[in-house]
Amino acid sequence: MQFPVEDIDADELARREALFGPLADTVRELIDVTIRSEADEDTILEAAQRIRDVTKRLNDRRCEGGFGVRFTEHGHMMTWGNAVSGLRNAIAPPLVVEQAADGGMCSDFTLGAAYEGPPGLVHGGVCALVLDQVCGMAASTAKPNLTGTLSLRYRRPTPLGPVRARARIDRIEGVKTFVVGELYDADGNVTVSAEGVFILPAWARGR
Ligand SMILES: CCCCCCCCCCCCCCCC(=O)SCCNC(=O)CCNC(=O)[C@H](O)C(C)(C)COP(=O)(O)OP(=O)(O)OC[C@H]1O[C@@H](n2cnc3c(N)ncnc32)[C@H](O)[C@@H]1OP(=O)(O)O
Repeated sequence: MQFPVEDIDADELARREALFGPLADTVRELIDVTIRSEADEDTILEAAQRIRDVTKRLNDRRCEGGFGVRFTEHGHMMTWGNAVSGLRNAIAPPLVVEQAADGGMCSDFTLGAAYEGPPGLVHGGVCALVLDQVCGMAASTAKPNLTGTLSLRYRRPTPLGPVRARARIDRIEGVKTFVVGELYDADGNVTVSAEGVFILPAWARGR
């Protein structure tokens, strides 16, 4: 795994955030309206052509592969392609994950039509995606870990709309960090609970 360092200062970082964040927000709105639009056929055909045109322009210059995990020289981590929290990833809800008072991680976010499984409910795989990220971030506060095992119990359906995710370290045993996490619906009910084992990989030990 490579972690490139970019030679940019805080002003340039802020400029890039202000440039790419709104682009991803706009595409996120586009995804939502692509699912929900009831516009007439001509409007849909014209929209598809315009989107193809602008996609072609954006494709003129791009990086190879994924965005990766990059750092600034001052140690700021840019996980901008991340599927859950990536600033530049329109598929990401995106989650802003913060440290909670109990030392764990917490995030409040909204899951709309793009995350639907059963009618009106969040897809079970999306619940797993979100919990993997938040549990992984809780596990990685001291050192970076990869998910070894993530076990989920779907206790009740998670309605689309406002959702909260929480996670905290339960215990650490050598290279293994055991984490527990939950998703909550808008009424504060636990909908999914998670137990994860996160591991500092052999290749990263001692680095
Ligand atoms: C350094 C990374 C940088 C990351 C960048 C930073 C980004 C910061 C964002 C953070 C937020 C991300 C949150 C998203 C998190 C993901 O999505 S990670 C992606 C999904 N996970 C993967 O792809 C992992 C794939 N698996 C592997 O790479 C390897 O199997 C593992 C899990 C690293 C373990 O391999 P290993 O290091 O060779 O493990 P090994 O030395 O054999 O075993 C060590 C111990 O772990 C146990 N163990 C091994 N495998 C497992 C397992 N699957 N389950 C349970 N226990 C296991 C062993 O039994 C052993 O236990 P003890 O004998 O010590 O009691």
